[in-house]
Amino acid sequence: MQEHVKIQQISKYFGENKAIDNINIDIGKGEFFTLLGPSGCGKTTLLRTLAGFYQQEEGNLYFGDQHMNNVPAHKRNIGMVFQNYAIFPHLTVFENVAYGLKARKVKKDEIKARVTEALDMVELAHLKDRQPSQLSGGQQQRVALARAIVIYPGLLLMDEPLSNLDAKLRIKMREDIRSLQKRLNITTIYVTHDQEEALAVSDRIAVMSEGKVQQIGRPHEIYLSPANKFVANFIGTTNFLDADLEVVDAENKAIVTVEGVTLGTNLLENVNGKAIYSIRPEQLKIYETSEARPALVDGEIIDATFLGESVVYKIRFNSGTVISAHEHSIRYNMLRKTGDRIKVDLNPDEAVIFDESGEEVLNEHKNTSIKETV
Ligand SMILES: Nc1ncnc2c1ncn2[C@@H]1O[C@H](COP(=O)(O)OP(=O)(O)OP(=O)(O)O)[C@@H](O)[C@H]1O
Repeated sequence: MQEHVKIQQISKYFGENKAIDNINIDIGKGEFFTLLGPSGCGKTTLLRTLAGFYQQEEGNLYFGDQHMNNVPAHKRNIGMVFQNYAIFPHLTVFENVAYGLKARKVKKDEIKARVTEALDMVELAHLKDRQPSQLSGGQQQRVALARAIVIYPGLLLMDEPLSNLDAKLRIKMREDIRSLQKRLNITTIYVTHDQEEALAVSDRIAVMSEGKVQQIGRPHEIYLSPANKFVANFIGTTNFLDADLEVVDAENKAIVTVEGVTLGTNLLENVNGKAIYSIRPEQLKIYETSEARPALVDGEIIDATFLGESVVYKIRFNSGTVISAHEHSIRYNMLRKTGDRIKVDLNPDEAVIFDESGEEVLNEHKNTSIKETV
């Protein structure tokens, strides 16, 4: 049975320090939900509060209709996987996975069947008699995963489960975790500080900073339509350019002036004055100086880094501003080099505009079609 998790206005203090601050999240049954943010933002504290290891000072937690505030950790029916595996070194793989079932007084025959089933799911059945010291890091993490799912938890909590694995294995394991989660349709809350991992595995992501949720959305929404400057900067890379906004009609149609060119845009609200124009390196388009289309910005390539699939350019505009732009390296004769003069299209259709305090002011209409088709 998978849970619908309702986190309502939860705050948790350590002394004076408010580690999580008024968190509201609704997580659907069977959803893969990720808490993403930099070190110290409160991800682990929130996860441990959900598990019942910490008691929040404010707010309510519900699993389905059940109020969980006073339910102790061992009665929450949660499976947990941690960064450091936390498997018992003196027990075999089979015994490690069987542990939670024995504690629940499940009958011997059923234990055998369920442990075998769980080990099959994580592709470890052939290693069931090994000791943990005879396993690789990835295999140990599979044992931890089998141990978490064997109890048929209503909720699976994972705290940086891939951090101790090397880069290639991390990608394989995250794919395996995602497909297992889908197969079992188990509500999962996953903690990571790795934005690529979060984008790859999640149905939805909550981006956190300083104990607060900055934005909740599906991976492409967070990437393409960040709610504020923090999110734009934390997820992927982006260029922030100083801009000026001038609203020109009652529908909040505005012109934005950036690097000396004026571009049209639609604003959510009537905001005039200083703004921040955020555009990702791959959203910029580079042209030869002979290109005649309007609203291009003149610049010079000051650095070119060839990465195989793409080339990363550093471009200095005539104003002195330096930006980063990516181009696919499809054709040999398209590669640009340091010192080349070029023109750049700032691509207002893809840009996000923030007011001076860093909140998004752009009308989100541009992403509507994406939300419906992805
Ligand atoms: N047991 C504790 N006692 C006191 N302060 C704590 C405790 N645990 C966490 N904190 C503080 O609460 C804040 C949030 O910490 P938390 O571990 O939840 O962050 P995190 O986002 O999981 O970071 P990381 O990715 O580094 O694990 C930090 O300021 C941290 O110092």
